[in-house]
Amino acid sequence: MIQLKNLSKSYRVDGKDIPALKRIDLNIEAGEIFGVIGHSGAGKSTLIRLINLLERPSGGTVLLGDIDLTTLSTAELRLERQKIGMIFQHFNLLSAKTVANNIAFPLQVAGRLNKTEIQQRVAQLLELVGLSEHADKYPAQLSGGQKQRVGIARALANNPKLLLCDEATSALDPQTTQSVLQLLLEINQKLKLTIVLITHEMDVIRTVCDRVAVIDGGETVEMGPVTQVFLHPKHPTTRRFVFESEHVDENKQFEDFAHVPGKIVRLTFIGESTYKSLLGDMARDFGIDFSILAGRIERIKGTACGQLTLAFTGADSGIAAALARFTAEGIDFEELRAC
Ligand SMILES: Nc1ncnc2c1ncn2[C@@H]1O[C@H](COP(=O)(O)OP(=O)(O)OP(=O)(O)O)[C@@H](O)[C@H]1O
Repeated sequence: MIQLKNLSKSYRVDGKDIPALKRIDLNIEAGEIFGVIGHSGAGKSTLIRLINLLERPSGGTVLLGDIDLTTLSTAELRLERQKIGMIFQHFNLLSAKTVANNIAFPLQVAGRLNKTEIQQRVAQLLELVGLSEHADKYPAQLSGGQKQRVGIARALANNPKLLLCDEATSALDPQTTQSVLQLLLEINQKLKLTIVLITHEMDVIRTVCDRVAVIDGGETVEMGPVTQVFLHPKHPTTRRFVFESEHVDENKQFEDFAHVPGKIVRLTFIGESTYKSLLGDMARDFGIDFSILAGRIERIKGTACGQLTLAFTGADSGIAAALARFTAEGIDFEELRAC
């Protein structure tokens, strides 16, 4: 649905070109929720604003379907932009308009519907985001979560194919964040809407995204399915995001394990295997022992996942046979220390 090819953006500051994004290549599939995560200044906002050309790229192309947005005239771009909705961290609602009129606004600008049709569409959208009772209130009378729901309804008014979310939950408390994320999941499934979101919070990615790109210093440093990136982070920036979200200090953990004897292995379970009772059987069958050093079970976009760090003791041949059984059962393992 969206292809960013060799995309770059520099800002001119004090007569010098300062690069904000370098050689970004991304393909976003129709119907998926794609997350972009990065620390402050990594280039996330620049990236999302390049997708609807709120910022003009310094180089490269932005394809929406097979249309290269960078080649369009202002009028053509205005039409293509109607296929793209956007929501913002600070909601950007019109404070002098009611909820209903905020949502009606993009419909009036598009000029395709008459007054009655607009009223019907607004009522539909209010119901979708659960705000039917708040139609006549003003933004100042709403909570942050309700304001973001208005933002979502407004963004969906013209039936876009794509919704861009610029740190859409960063100003919300954790509970409200979850309810807004659930709404995004619901509209992604109900309306088959493609969603691109940027965030600095791993939890947001873990709750709703199918795939994620990690950006650092204006470059993509890691990209893939969320389960893959989350359970096997490779780049130091990704590792930092994952371990911070788990409240784990990776280096400190290794210091803690220093006095533990045995081969240290981290097992990763995804889906059904998370709940299998393999360890006890394996210890009995191969005459080995294990102690659990660290572990977690969680859900990544509805899929159960687990990781266990174990220290195995016993005969080398028994441990090797146990590891072979993990492979046969489709369970990933990573040897963290040989013995
Ligand atoms: N309009 C601008 N003029 C000059 N430099 C800019 C402009 N916008 C962004 N930058 C610079 O580009 C880089 C990327 O900024 P961007 O806002 O895209 O990062 P970000 O990852 O969204 O950060 P944050 O999470 O803090 O919003 C930063 O170094 C920033 O200072």
